Amino acid sequence: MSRTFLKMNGLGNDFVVVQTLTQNFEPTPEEIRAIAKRGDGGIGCDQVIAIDPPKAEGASAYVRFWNSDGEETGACGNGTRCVAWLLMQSAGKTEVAFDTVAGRLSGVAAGEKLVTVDMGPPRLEWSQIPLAEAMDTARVELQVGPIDAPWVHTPVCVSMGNPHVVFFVDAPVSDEFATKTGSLVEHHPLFPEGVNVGFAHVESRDHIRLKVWERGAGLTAACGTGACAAQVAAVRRGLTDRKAKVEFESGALTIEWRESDGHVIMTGPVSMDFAGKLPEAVAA
Ligand SMILES: N[C@@H](CCC[C@H](N)C(=O)O)C(=O)O
Repeated sequence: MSRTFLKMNGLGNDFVVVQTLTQNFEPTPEEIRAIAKRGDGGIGCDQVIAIDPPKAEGASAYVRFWNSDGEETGACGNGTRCVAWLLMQSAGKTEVAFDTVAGRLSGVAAGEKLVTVDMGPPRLEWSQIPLAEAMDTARVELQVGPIDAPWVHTPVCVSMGNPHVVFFVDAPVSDEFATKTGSLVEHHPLFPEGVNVGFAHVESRDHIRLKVWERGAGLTAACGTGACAAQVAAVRRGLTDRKAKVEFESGALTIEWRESDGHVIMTGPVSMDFAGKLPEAVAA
């Protein structure tokens, strides 16, 4: 039996979304890689998302995320907005809650194909990132490049249900720089589970420019949890106010690290690209 998917994206960070209410989907890492491959029979995406039936009361679904390298991950911010939009559309509602391995998330409609999601509180302890050793996560002892003239240094670490390291840079970085530096840091021994690597340039107290080298997916057009992590990191360093625009070359998200409950609130667009059938090789 052939199975269906939806192709969606948030600011160009793109997803193959499989709704598993009526179809089984327990992919191996190899199958995820085949689906995510761009060209050569693959559909092509940064992440694969499965929307499963709920496991707990109060939730509309249980959601799983995989990177294009085949590994499962705990969180995906742009994907969370897409899932929230889909669930709201199918239920004819303007708010929704669903569970992930990293906890409960919720979303509300904020306009035409615009969604606000509550990404929960950031985790800031070194063991929660996780780091390999105890360290102040607001000033991590890490530098990349020559010892006497590092390219980047002393980042902030934040977990949004997935690990992020955020370097503050004097000017927006190029794709080449993000690729070279990000790929070195992604598998640094300080990060036993790998890490998503953000390069944040603070334009003003309410505006950050960001590029993210994603763990397991490489340089993507945008990273929602990366934007949340960059804003939390900037507030921790006293560089921005609680609410800021976090801008990628493909567009912007509004991120607020809410003072009242410490949750991170993200607002941004959702795009539906097309629907299709999974190739037989991965649909068996
Ligand atoms: N693109 C995502 C993040 C996807 C997961 C990440 N690469 C990881 O391994 O943690 C987003 O929008 O947050």
